[in-house]
Amino acid sequence: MIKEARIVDVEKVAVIGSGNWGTVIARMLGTNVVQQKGFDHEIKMWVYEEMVGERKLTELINEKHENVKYLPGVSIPENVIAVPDLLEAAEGATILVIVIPHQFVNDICGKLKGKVHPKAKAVSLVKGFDTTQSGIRPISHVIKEALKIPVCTLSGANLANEISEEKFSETTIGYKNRQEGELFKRLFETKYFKVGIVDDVLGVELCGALKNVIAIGAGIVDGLKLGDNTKAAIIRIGLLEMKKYIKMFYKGIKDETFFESCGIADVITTCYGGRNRKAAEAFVVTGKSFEQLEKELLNGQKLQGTLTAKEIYSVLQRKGLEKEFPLFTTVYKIVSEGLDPHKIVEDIV
Ligand SMILES: NC(=O)C1=CN([C@@H]2O[C@H](COP(=O)(O)OP(=O)(O)OC[C@H]3O[C@@H](n4cnc5c(N)ncnc54)[C@H](O)[C@@H]3O)[C@@H](O)[C@H]2O)C=CC1
Ligand SMILES: O=C(CO)COP(=O)(O)O
Repeated sequence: MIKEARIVDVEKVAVIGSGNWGTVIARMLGTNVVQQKGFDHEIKMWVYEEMVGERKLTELINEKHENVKYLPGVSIPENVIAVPDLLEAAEGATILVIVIPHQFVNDICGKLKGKVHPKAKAVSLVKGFDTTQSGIRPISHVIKEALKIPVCTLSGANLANEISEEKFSETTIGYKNRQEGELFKRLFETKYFKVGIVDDVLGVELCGALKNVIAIGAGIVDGLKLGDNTKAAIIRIGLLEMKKYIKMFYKGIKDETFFESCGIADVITTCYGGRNRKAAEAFVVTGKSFEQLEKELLNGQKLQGTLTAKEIYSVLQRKGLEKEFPLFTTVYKIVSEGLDPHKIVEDIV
């Protein structure tokens, strides 16, 4: 059991991940570590290396100070250094900001196992679950168990592109140790990115994972052109299922967490402006598979909601709870079993 906050005099930050959100976060932190006391000014950002045309993505980022693939047109401060080697990126870091698609977390944590700084602590920005043979686990548990370090979570109504334009938004950090929550608030907060902190690591994270399933439902409704009242119904029913699921399977979740940015606000923003919504709308309109649409619409970015819908459904099915979660069940069946999209309404009323 880790009790003491692992605060050190000068915190060194590594960002593990460099997708759309990862790059926006690295950009914000690159500015903040210079303005705030107590942080090393250099940030290493781990990049899953790939070729962009003839060039390596890391080389392009370090040369142009722009992530030309995942956040084109937005500059990144020069103190953010793109690194293709995971262990090199994490070396010496006392703060690991983990921001990768959920399906890769287990693998990445396995590679970091036993290799992180003794005072390291993590903050997970990942929205999703890890799948194991016996079920699913929260991502913060995966990180904590593999790396043996304390983990906070950050989640909110945070469409990355809007934040890269410095449009105002809120977010929520879940902490177990308040000092760590406050440290992360100092690290992340800017004039346009307001951080609320709550003593609820799991509540924050799980809202972020489950809202992606609701957003798929909203996208289906958009694809069917059913209008805003129907979408509002999906949002309302989705919120209730999200709360019911989290409270049913996890202890100590606070009711207030659902009213923070990570709760209701993230459901709303993702149901209107997210990638999951967009892909689900296209799924209904075009009849193409989500795999195909991910390739066509997202240029390497990853959908989290379709996988999460499957992961949640596997739990509901195993426990015979499908009827208690009609929206989650119907979304899964439309996405994965060829159920008629119109059932999104018929099966939940
Ligand atoms: N984009 C957004 O607006 C927001 C995203 N999030 C969450 O942040 C997490 C990360 O998402 P983004 O930064 O948006 O990523 P992304 O979806 O934009 O990009 C995918 C990333 O995965 C990397 N990747 C591909 N194959 C890989 C592999 N085998 N191993 C490791 N990495 C691999 C790619 O290089 C790329 O960096 C997700 O859980 C997402 O739900 C949270 C809030 C906002
Ligand atoms: O989590 C998000 C906004 O808070 C982004 O959602 P999408 O992955 O659907 O774009």
